[in-house]
Amino acid sequence: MPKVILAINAGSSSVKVSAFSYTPGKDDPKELAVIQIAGLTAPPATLTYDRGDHHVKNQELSESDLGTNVQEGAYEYIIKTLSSDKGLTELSNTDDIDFVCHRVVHGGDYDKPVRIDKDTYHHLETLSDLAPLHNAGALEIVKAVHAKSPKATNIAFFDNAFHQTLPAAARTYAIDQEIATRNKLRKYGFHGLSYAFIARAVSTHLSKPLTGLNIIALHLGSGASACCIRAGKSIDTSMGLTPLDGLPGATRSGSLDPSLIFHFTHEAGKMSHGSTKELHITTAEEILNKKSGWKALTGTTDFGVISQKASEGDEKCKLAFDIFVDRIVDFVAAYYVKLGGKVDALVFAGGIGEKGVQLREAVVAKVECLGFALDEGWNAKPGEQIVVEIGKEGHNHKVLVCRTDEQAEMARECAVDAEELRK
Ligand SMILES: Nc1ncnc2c1ncn2[C@@H]1O[C@H](COP(=O)(O)OP(=O)(O)O)[C@@H](O)[C@H]1O
Ligand SMILES: CC(=O)OP(=O)(O)O
Ligand SMILES: [Mg+2]
Repeated sequence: MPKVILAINAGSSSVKVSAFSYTPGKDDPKELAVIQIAGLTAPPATLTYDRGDHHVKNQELSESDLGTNVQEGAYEYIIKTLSSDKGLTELSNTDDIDFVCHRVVHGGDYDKPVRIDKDTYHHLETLSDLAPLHNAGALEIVKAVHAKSPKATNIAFFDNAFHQTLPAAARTYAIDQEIATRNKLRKYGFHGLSYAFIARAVSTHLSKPLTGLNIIALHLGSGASACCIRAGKSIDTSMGLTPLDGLPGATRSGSLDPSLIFHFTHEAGKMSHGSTKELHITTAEEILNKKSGWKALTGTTDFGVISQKASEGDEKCKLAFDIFVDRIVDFVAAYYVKLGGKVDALVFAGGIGEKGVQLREAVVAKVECLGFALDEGWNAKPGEQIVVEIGKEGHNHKVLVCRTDEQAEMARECAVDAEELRK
């Protein structure tokens, strides 16, 4: 009998849920439906739903549809839509759900997925402050699932697990090592479910074993990061102790001189008004995570709008666009050197990586000296497949777009280890 896996991805600006059917011991889970509510930081939020030949695209939702805790509200709205869809009989009784996979951004020292019981739940709660835009929302969703589908087994999949292979030099900060060890202050890195999916998909596309695959992967969404993958494993990534480090994002500053915040405000160390019982954040963290990035520079968090306005000459948007290109290129160059120039492909993924035609064009133009070049036609209209070539033929290194799928990655890992995870 096929069983149902629900995979939930609570991002900083979206909640994405995919439903799969799987037969234990058989092939990869089969996708039944994908639903997402996007634009949580740029209202109105929109609903997109695909199930077979039934499609809803960017249907606007009102604020009252989602309530005050938007990630949990989005999940409730999604589950209501799925369970009332007459064409999705597999989900008409939520008791039929076997596994629910949850993307949990910060998993601390966890290096593989775990079943969520009381102890793991409380441990994950203690990590919420290290992923202020993510963990608390994901845990609210775990609670909601537990209340609605008490028979389902909840599994947490961690965004930092893929980066457990970071060498010490990349992982370690140059600070007092006693304190670093005691307080677990190191680079964790995130977007790992996406990078695991990308590495596997590109290895299949290039017919090259994962163990021989060297790529520079860019996951560019509301949160953005770069990853240097050697022989299929992460050897460096741009996010750090928290998802704030590295590239700027929708509301995040990305890397800056750590002293800056003390010149920005005298309140840096005080608890922010945005702190709650579940989430303790300082004013500094509030400013750098929630009040910076594209929002601070341009007033919008939508990089599609920023790219369009930049091309029409809007100065603020042009500056935001140029900053992003500048920071991305820094990582591509650094990772190119870390791979000793032996690079199979530069891969664009995430909402901006997959849809941002101008952004890809601007980034690749700046790294042309390293042997990357775009085919303008393919870049403007990449095909529908999971991995698409957009590089110019005859150049040293490939340029690819990968339609990454964190939910599919969780469902696949879940099906492979189902019996182990159920214990
Ligand atoms: N046409 C487009 N060009 C560039 N960026 C786009 C376009 N359409 C959507 N985006 C961006 O994709 C981002 C969402 O990416 P996604 O990876 O889905 O986010 P999340 O971090 O919530 O998972 C949004 O910030 C939006 O600005
Ligand atoms: C880790 C992270 O920033 O995730 P997202 O881009 O989904 O917000
Ligand atoms: Mg995301």
